[in-house]
Amino acid sequence: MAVAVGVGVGRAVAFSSNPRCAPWKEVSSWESVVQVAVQPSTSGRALSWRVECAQPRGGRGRWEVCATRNEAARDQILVENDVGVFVSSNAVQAPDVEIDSSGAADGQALLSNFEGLLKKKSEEVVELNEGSTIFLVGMMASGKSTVGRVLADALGYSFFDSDEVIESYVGGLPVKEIFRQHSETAFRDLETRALRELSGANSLVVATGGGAVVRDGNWDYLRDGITVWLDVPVEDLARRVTTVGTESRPLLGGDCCDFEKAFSKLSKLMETREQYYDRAHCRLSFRDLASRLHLTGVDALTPTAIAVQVLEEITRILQEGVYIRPPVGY
Ligand SMILES: Nc1ncnc2c1ncn2[C@@H]1O[C@H](COP(=O)(O)OP(=O)(O)O)[C@@H](O)[C@H]1O
Ligand SMILES: O=C(O)C1=C[C@@H](OP(=O)(O)O)[C@@H](O)[C@H](O)C1
Repeated sequence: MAVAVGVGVGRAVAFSSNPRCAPWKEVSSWESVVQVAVQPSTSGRALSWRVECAQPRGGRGRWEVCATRNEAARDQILVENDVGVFVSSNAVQAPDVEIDSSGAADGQALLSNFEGLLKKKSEEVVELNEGSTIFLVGMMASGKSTVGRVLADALGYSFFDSDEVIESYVGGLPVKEIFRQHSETAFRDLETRALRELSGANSLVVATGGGAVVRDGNWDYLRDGITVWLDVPVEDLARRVTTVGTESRPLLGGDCCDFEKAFSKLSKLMETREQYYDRAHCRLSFRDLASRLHLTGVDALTPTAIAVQVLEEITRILQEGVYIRPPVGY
């Protein structure tokens, strides 16, 4: 299926060319639909495009091209004066597009625009947020630490990984050793202490441990800040932990590096935990996000793209009053 996104001055209109799909809604800004970089597959003037998205460029209301979903049904894209125009939605042959390589075709420039979006969004959040801490919650390997670092850096907040804080309480003993030499309960008590201490500070981004949400009492601390659930499909989590190994994740059993085993353990954990993650102020569904952006899978979402989306959600939460900052001294 091909999807095209039109351009206009002052607003962007996105629609699907597939009659079986509901038309896309009008969007107030291009940023709502665009998250990843254009990837030209060759360089030079004649380009075969593998266009999966677009980037805002330049001034207000002037937005750049546009999207096709897959290689087999690429749209023809023209680029004129840095403004992309979709031409047709059902071209089966991938056309080589004559393009001015000094213009919109420069993937690196588009990537840096994307970084620019992160900057812009984080400035908005800093302005709105008054320093409330952002707690990322979600399953192990959902990317809380990876995305948390990007977010903290963009916002100018301090980043903390609660597992590292816990380790610092016991002389740097690794999490798996705390589980082994002490117990999971001992680890959970330290986790509660870490959350209590972190919740007393401002302007932090905290990557919580995957199980932190389960203890009711921990929510007294998590609710001091804005909570965001990074909801990654279990098969992607299993793929990630199988790739990096489960050594540091005692709940998966240090010896388990097999996808099927990891998948089964993670699925069971997810079943019991989903209801707790769902208490967060917002849920960022990676599956939905990847599909909205016509990506092949959730791992095509870069940490920067995810961070931008988290910032959009936080803006919404703050503007809609979903999160109200607790009074000082509360
Ligand atoms: N957006 C992403 N795409 C692909 N891999 C990712 C992404 N985010 C994180 N990872 C990988 O997943 C693994 C777990 O990430 P991490 O940030 O440590 O998760 P968590 O803190 O939730 O346990 C790491 O190997 C990391 O490189
Ligand atoms: O899911 C869990 O219960 C755990 C997740 C881990 O953190 P990450 O989510 O950062 O991997 C760590 O706190 C500990 O191994 C327990």
